[in-house]
Formats: sequence, structure tokens, C-alpha cells
Amino acid sequence: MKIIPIIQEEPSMYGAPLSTNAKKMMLLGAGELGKEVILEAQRLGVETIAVDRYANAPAMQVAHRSYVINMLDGEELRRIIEKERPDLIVPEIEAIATPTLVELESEGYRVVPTATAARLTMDREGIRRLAAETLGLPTARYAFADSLEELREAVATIGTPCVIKPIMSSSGKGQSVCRAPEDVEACWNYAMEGGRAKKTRVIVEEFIRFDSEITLLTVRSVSGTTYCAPIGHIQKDGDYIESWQPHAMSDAQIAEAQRVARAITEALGGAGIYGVELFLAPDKVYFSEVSPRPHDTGMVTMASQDLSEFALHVRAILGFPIPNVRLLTPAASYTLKADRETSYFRIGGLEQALAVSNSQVRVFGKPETKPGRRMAVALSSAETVEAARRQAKEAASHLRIEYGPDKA
Ligand SMILES: Nc1ncnc2c1ncn2[C@@H]1O[C@H](COP(=O)(O)OP(=O)(O)OP(=O)(O)O)[C@@H](O)[C@H]1O
Ligand SMILES: NCC(=O)N[C@@H]1O[C@H](COP(=O)([O-])[O-])[C@@H](O)[C@H]1O
Ligand SMILES: [Mg+2]
Repeated sequence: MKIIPIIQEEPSMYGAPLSTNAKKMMLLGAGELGKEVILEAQRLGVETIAVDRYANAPAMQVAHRSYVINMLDGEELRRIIEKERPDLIVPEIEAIATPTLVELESEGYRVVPTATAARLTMDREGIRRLAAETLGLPTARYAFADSLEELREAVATIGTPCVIKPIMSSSGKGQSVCRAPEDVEACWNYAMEGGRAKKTRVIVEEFIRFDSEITLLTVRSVSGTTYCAPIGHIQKDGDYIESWQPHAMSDAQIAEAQRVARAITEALGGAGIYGVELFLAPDKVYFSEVSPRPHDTGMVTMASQDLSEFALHVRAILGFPIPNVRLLTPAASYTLKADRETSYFRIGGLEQALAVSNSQVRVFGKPETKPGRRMAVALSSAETVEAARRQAKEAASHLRIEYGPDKA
């Protein structure tokens, strides 16, 4: 019997999930952000595959299928991609063998937003040099170092206080503020322990005394470039604790923030959502970094916008239009973090948290706690940002992690 393939003339024509004509999306990284991306993809009838370094990751729990591999190993990555042949490869974290993604893209695979964007944002050096040196965007002064000796020199050049970060890390892992030359060795050791990949290189950045910091979610789709209302946030030890939307900014600051966001997202190309991180100082908007994917601080959009950052990402990468994004209400998010390592734990306090007006909770379902690991988030909406922040903080304060005995 001759099988007549269904010709996919229109990008929007696809069959049911798990059928031969399904649209297949593979997420590389399966944390709390990927979980929401997968749920949104499934709402549009897409078949989903989640990949991460450990079993039972949040997005694996909602995907059609999953794989546990070392995503920094190019051969392992290629093996599962060639086995699954996904229509879309969607990086969800930075630490992926991006040279393999570049090769796969040249062989015809579609990497979101582009393999080059994944490669440039895989470590802090690629994106910082693109932003500051190629595009001339305003950033903190910076230098790189590969050893403790080089770090001493770099700190002397940049001056103290400065921020030291492994070039490959996220959520503040291995990041510290160096306040005086005698702190350099402790900062180096901390960076070596905290980096995600086995790379010893670090970036030293001038410490910016900003008034506030924001994420400007920027969407590139067939409808053009759209900016969400700015999201303000507070970070502790390099990781986000609280975010809110909209963040109050002057017209001049908004115009400058959008100029920077347009420049960096145009340079990275492709379609999808980008989280452009900016520091707002009285007379300047600094570019900090960009995620070519949904952003943790953007979880607030699940309570504030008609289309969350996850829905926007999925729409954009599938090639569907995004004529507008509506901010429905001020809203805020507040995180719940663990303080020790165990897989014997329970999360409680939902009865009280959900009794707070206009509040919701997302429990990510991570199988293990670790010190500083984000386990859940509270989301609240209100008439004002201030009230939303109070409610989200209150809801999160009711959530608690009860730890059992450590593993025998
Ligand atoms: N040069 C700087 N000056 C002042 N504060 C900084 C500087 N660099 C980073 N920070 C603070 O540390 C936070 C985390 O830094 P950064 O975004 O570079 O780390 P990250 O590990 O990539 O975090 P994430 O993955 O959550 O975005 C920033 O949001 C900011 O609050
Ligand atoms: N700032 C980036 C960020 O928030 N990324 C999100 O955290 C997960 C890793 O969490 P884990 O370290 O707890 O496994 C990632 O998979 C992503 O969802
Ligand atoms: Mg950041």
C-alpha cells in the first residue's frame, strides 16, 4: 500500500499528539518554567518530550515522554534528537551542548529561537561581548579570569565592590560580591563550587548601584516585536525572591529599555519570548543579560496577563500571530525555597496560602530539595502592585517545607 504523506503546506496544520503527523516539541531542560511551556503546548495539541539531567523533573511529569541525559554531552544530545526527530527543539536552561545544536540546525532541525541564540547565551561571555562590544549597549564594566591569579588582576582593574560569577551558571549559583581584595580567594572558591558546568572561567562585573531592576519580556512573532509591561523584581544571593508587574518607570526609561531589548533580541533573531534583564539607575538603563526563553521572574504573568509568558512563547515559536498582549491586573509572585538537601519532605500550608484573596500557588513537584532550591511560587493579583506584593508575600509565608529524616 502506498502511504500518501500529508503535505504540511501551512505551518499550522498538524495531526493529533502521538500520531505520525503530530507536531513534536522537545524541551531541553524540564524545570518549573518548562512545565508551563509544555502545558501551553499541549493546549494547542502539540506532542511534547521533556529532557533533563534527573528523573521526574517538573516538566517530565506533564510531558508525553521524557529522557534523562547529560545535556552537556553532544553525542547523547544528538542521539535522542535523531531518535525523536522533533519539529522544535526548545532549550529551557543554558547548560546544553550548544555546538551540537548549531550543527543540528545546519542539518535542518529547528532550534528555538535560534541555535546561535542558545550558543551565545549559554555562557555569560558570548552574550556580554555581543551586547557591549558588537551592539554597544550600556553594561557594567567587566573582565574575565581563568585562574585565581587572573582574578586578582581583574578585580584590581574593575575595582571593588564587584560581582564575580561563573561564566556558566544561573539562578545566582556560584555568584558573590567581592567587597575588598582580600575576599578574592573566597569568591573564586565559591564560583568554582557553584558553576553548572566544569568550566573555571569567571566574569568580574562592576557593582551597579541601581534603584531597581526589571525584566522586559519581549516577544518576537509573525506579528512583529511586542513588549510586555515591565516586571520589577528583588533578588537575593543572585536568585529571584519576588516579582511584580507592572513596574513603575518613566517614559524615557521605558523607551530606553525597549531600545535595548529590541537591539539584543534582533541580534539573537528567531521567534519566541526573551527575558531582557535591565538595571535602572537614575540616569541610565544597563543591560545585564537575556534569556532566549521564558524568565523565572515572568511567572507573575500567569496571574497578570491574558497570555502568560509561557503561552506567548509557544504561540510565537509555532508561528502563530500575537496581535496584542493584555495586562489584566497588577500582580506579584513570591517564591518558596528549600534550605537543605533531601528527598524526604512534604510541602504544607496550602490551606492558609490559598485563603489569601486572589492568590494561587504553583508547586513545581521537584523530587528533591537543596539549599536555595526554588520549590513553589505564590501568585497574587490586586488593584495595585503594592497590594499584590503584600498578598503574594503573605501567601508564600504560609507555605512551608517539612523535612523528614535524611536519606539512610
Ligand atoms: N554587576 C552587577 N551589579 C549589581 N548587581 C548585580 C550585578 N550583576 C548581578 N547583580 C545582581 O544579581 C542578580 C543575578 O545576576 P545574574 O542575572 O547575572 O545571575 P544569574 O545567575 O544569571 O541569574 P538568573 O539565572 O536568575 O537570571 C541580578 O539580578 C542583580 O540583582
Ligand atoms: N533562573 C533560571 C531558572 O529559574 N530556571 C528554571 O529553573 C530550573 C532549574 O531549577 P533547579 O536548579 O532547581 O533544578 C530550570 O529548569 C528552569 O525551569
Ligand atoms: Mg539573571
